[in-house]
Amino acid sequence: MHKDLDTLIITPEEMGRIDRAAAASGLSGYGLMERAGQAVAAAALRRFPGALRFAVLCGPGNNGGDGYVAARALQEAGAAVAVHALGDPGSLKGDAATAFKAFDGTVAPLAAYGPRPGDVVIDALFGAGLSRDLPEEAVRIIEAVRDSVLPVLAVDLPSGIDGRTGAVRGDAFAAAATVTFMCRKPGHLLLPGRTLCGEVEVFDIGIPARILAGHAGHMRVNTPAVWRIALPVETGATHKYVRGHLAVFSGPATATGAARLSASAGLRAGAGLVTVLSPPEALAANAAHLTAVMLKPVGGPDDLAVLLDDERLKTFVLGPGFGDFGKARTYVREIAGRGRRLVLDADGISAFRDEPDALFRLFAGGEPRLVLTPHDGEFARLFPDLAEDAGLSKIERAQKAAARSHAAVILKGADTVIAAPDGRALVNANAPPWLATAGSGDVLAGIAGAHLAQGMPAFEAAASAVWRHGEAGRAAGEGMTAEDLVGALRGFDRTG
Ligand SMILES: NC(=O)C1=CN([C@@H]2O[C@H](COP(=O)(O)OP(=O)(O)OC[C@H]3O[C@@H](n4cnc5c(N)ncnc54)[C@H](OP(=O)(O)O)[C@@H]3O)[C@@H](O)[C@H]2O)[C@@H](O)CC1
Ligand SMILES: Nc1ncnc2c1ncn2[C@@H]1O[C@H](COP(=O)(O)OP(=O)(O)O)[C@@H](O)[C@H]1O
Ligand SMILES: [K+]
Repeated sequence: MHKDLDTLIITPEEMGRIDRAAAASGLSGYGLMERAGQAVAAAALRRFPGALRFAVLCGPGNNGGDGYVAARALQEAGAAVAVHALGDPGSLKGDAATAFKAFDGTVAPLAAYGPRPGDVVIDALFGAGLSRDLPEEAVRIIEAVRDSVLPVLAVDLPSGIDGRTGAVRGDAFAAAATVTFMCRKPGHLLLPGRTLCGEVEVFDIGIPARILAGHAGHMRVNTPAVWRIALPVETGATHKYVRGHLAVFSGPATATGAARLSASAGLRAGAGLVTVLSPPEALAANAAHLTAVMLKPVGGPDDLAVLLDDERLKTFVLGPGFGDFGKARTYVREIAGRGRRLVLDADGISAFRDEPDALFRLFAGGEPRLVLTPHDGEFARLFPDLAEDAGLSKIERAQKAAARSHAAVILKGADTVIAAPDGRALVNANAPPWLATAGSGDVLAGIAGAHLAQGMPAFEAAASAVWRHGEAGRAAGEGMTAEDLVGALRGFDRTG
C-alpha cells in the first residue's frame, strides 16, 4: 500500500468522483471490481479456513457486483457457496451485471437465506452507495444472522453503515472483518461504524495514487506522518525558555487537582517551564503538591495583566477545574487581547455558552492561536446548531466548528476528531477505551499546551497531543489513572 494512502480518508462521494476519473483515464471499471471481489474471496479463505459454507449476500449495486466476483472465486477455490440476491439480479447494470453473468451457479432470493451453523456470511448488500435506511428484507436477514451468531465478512462496509458518517441506517451487520478498497472511509473510523466494521483490511485494487490524491479532501487518520514535520526542533542549544513557558490556571482551593494534572502533563510533554497560576486562597493546596512545576498567585485581572508583561509567557491552559465562569471570560479576553496562545478546556469552554461568538471574535484572524478541547456536551454549548444537526458527521461538525471559531478543535470521544479552520481534519484511532477516566481530559489539555508553548502550529499541536495521549494510554494499560497517564508520556519518535 502506498504510504500516503494509508492515512487518507475518502468520503463515498469523493470515491464516486475517483471512480469516474479512473474510468476516464482508461482504467477498466470491471477490472477494479474483479480485483475487489478476488480480494474479498482471499480474505474469506484466509480468515475462515474452517467455514462449511460461504453465504454471499448480494445487493442491487456494485457492492453486489463485488459479491458475485467473490462467490465465483470462492467456488473456483473449491468452497461451498450459497448466493442470495436482494432484488432481481437480472436488472443489475454495468459492471455488476457483468459480474453476475460471470458467476456460474444458482442465485436464490435474499429472503430464502436460512443461516446454518458453519456458515460465514459475506455481506455484499450495500457499500458506499447506501443512500437511505435499509429495506425491511435486509433488516430481517441481519437480525437472523445476529441471532445465529454467524461471523460476517463485510465488503467495503457492513451494510447499514453510512460511509460518510458512520451512523447506522435502520440496522447494520456487525462484521468480524471488513475488506475495503484503496482508502478507509469515515464510516470505518467514526462510531458506531468503527465497532461494527471489526478489523478493517484496506486492499489496493489499482487506482493510481495520483487520481486518488487529485479528488481527495483533507481528511486523514491521525498519525505522526501527518504532523511530524511540525515537531519542535531539538537542537544542542535548547534551553528551557526555548522549549516554552506554559501557564495553567488553577481553580479554587477545593478544585486544584485538575490544573495540576494539566501542568504536570505539560512539563512531561516538553514545555521548558510550567507555572500554575493560582487564586491566592488555593496557594497552600497547590504548594503542597507541586515540585518541578512552579506556582504564582493570580487573584484577578490586574495580577494577570502584570504577568503578561513578561513576553516569554506566551501560552496558557484555562478550564480544568476552573469553576468561575465570569473570571474565565475576563482572563480569556486579556489573554486574547495580548496576542497569547490558549488551550480552552472544560469550564473555560462552558463559560462562553451564552456568548460563543464573543469568544470567536477574540481569536479571529491571523495564525490560529486557540485550541478548543470539547467533549460532546461542551461542544453543544459553543456550537448548539452543529451539535443538533443530525445530518452532519462528526468530522463535518468539527470542521465547521473550527472554521467558525478560527481554532483548532479537538472534538473528544472514543473517535476524537481534530479539525483546523482551513478544513483539514484528522480522526484519531489509537486511543484505548480506558482513557475514559477522570482527569484524562485535563492531561490532554496540558499536552496540547506544551506543544503550543514549543511553537507548534495550533492544529499540529492539537493533533500530536491527541496521538501522544492515546499512546500514553496504551503504555499505561487498562486500569490506569490520569496520574499514570502523565507518567507514561513518552518523547516523539522523530524517524519515519
Ligand atoms: N472505486 C471503488 O472503490 C470501487 C468500488 N466497488 C464497489 O462498489 C460499491 C459502490 O457501488 P454503488 O455505488 O453501486 O453502491 P452500492 O453500495 O452497491 O449500493 C447502490 C445500490 O443500492 C441501492 N440502494 C441504496 N440504498 C438503498 C436502500 N437503503 N434500500 C434499497 N436500495 C438501496 C441504490 O439504488 P438507488 O439509490 O439508486 O435507488 C443502488 O442500486 C462499493 O461499496 C464497492 O463495494 C468495486 O466494485 C470496485 C471499485
Ligand atoms: N471510549 C473511549 N475510548 C478512547 N478514548 C476515550 C474514550 N472515552 C473518552 N476518551 C478520551 O478520554 C478523554 C476524556 O476527557 P474528558 O471527557 O474531558 O474527561 P475528564 O473531564 O474526566 O478528563 C478524552 O481525551 C477522550 O477523547
Ligand atoms: K457490504
